[in-house]
Amino acid sequence: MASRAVELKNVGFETGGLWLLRGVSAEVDVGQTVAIIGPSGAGKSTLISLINLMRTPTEGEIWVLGQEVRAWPVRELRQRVGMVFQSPVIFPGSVRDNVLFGLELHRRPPRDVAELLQMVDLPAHLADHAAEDLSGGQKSRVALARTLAMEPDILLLDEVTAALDVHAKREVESTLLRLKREFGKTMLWVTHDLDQARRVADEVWFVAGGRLVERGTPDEIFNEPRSEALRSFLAEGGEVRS
Ligand SMILES: Nc1ncnc2c1ncn2[C@@H]1O[C@H](COP(=O)(O)OP(=O)(O)OP(=O)(O)O)[C@@H](O)[C@H]1O
Repeated sequence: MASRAVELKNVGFETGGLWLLRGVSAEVDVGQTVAIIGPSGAGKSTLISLINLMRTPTEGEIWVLGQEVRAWPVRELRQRVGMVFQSPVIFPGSVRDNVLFGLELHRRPPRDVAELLQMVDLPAHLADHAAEDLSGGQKSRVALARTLAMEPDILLLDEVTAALDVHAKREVESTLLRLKREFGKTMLWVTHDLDQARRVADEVWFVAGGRLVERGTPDEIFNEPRSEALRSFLAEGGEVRS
């Protein structure tokens, strides 16, 4: 397998005459966790949505597992690159139905639900419960299990713990870190929670105004910010707008 999971080469995205991202170049190694931080409206979600072609880059190239995104058959790309959102998408039906939904959609054989639930630290007996009755943290895990059922190499995580209380947040976080440790998943993890970014990331990207302004280890980003933009973002506790 390529040692680079993702490589962005001068990537830009324009819509309605507006450049939401411009000149983004960076790479993510296989098994690495990158936390993406930055003001609201900076372009963080836009950036990760380009990696599985939810949006198509206007300029530049994005290489995923050794192949440019537009050269991948989209279905296959989305199997290799899973995405999980802040509000878990839960369908009416059992936890089992919800976990197996992606496999059915892709006409792939069902997998052992108990095993998938175990991967996200949920007890097997929940398989027959109505998914809509679960707690927020449990729903997040069900959505994650649905994504993991596709055996993605790369996970795009968009504010996955933002809607959770402190306890559930830490639990989902530790589940994700275990997936990284045990299965070597590569993660691009958008978060507004700077402490979380410190805890989970091998590398942190600071995005502001549609640019990748700085990248570095958590220590470099949080203790030795180089740009004025990052310094003021950190001084405001990560709450400023782009
Ligand atoms: N289809 C679109 N057309 C025009 N503007 C858009 C479109 N999609 C997003 N935007 C704008 O692009 C900017 C970047 O959005 P994006 O969601 O990527 O930011 P973000 O950094 O993830 O923000 P947040 O942290 O608030 O989720 C925002 O100002 C948003 O309003």
